Amino acid sequence: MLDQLLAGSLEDARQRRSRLSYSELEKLALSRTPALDALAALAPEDHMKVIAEVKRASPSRGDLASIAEPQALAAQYEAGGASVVSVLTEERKFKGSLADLEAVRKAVSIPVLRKDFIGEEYQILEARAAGADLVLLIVAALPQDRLETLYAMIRELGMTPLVETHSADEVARAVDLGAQLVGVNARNLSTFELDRELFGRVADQIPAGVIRVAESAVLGVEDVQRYREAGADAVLVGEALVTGGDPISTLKSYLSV
Ligand SMILES: O=P(O)(O)OC[C@@H](O)[C@@H](O)c1c[nH]c2ccccc12
Repeated sequence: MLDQLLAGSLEDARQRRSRLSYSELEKLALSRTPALDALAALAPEDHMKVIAEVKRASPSRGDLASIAEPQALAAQYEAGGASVVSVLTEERKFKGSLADLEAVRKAVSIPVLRKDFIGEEYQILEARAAGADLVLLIVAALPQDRLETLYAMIRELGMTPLVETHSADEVARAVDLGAQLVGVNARNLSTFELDRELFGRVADQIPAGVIRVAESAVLGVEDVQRYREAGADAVLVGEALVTGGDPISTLKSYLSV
């Protein structure tokens, strides 16, 4: 399934590239105001930090929320104390878009993450051109040499890679890249199964000084507590925030952990 998601995102990017060339996009990307410092925003503190996600749907959960105005939701996330806003830009299964990211960028002053299935340089330029400050890189999706190339490009554009892992082996590969921001996704992107204990099992493999993000499987404050006890500096939360009805108070409760 991960392979299909990546193939779909690459095909959609190829379509866009037939309308806007690599060099034209590069000019746009380089003309943006510099990316915000996401590592500073996520620097560990004495409470949990939250990456709050704009998420309409997912292949495992189906439709979650229609989110007609992603910018309004993102403004609530900022008001609730989120450190970063994550915007799903995958169109086919997550019903997101780069337009969502651009709208969110205009509405908030905290860093914004492009969450998609990234496999090519063109997609990284797109992220920067749309105003992204961080880009997700999924270790399981790519061979190490491609990860190295894309990781370096994200850094060169002044952005921060969030390197996503699903096992101790993948954490080792993320560390080899020099990742300063490592995510552990409880949801396996091939089987879609949740493994709530995964973060706790692999957190020790992430070196001191690297920011540890627990991704997925937060449905309530007790899940945030569990991740905190296991050593998470931040949690990435989608479903609970888009379906809960009151994202500001939900966020405040998570930030008290
Ligand atoms: O909605 P949840 O269970 O709170 O999960 C958020 C986030 O972790 C999830 O959307 C995610 C993590 N990694 C991804 C990679 C691609 C797409 C989506 C994701």
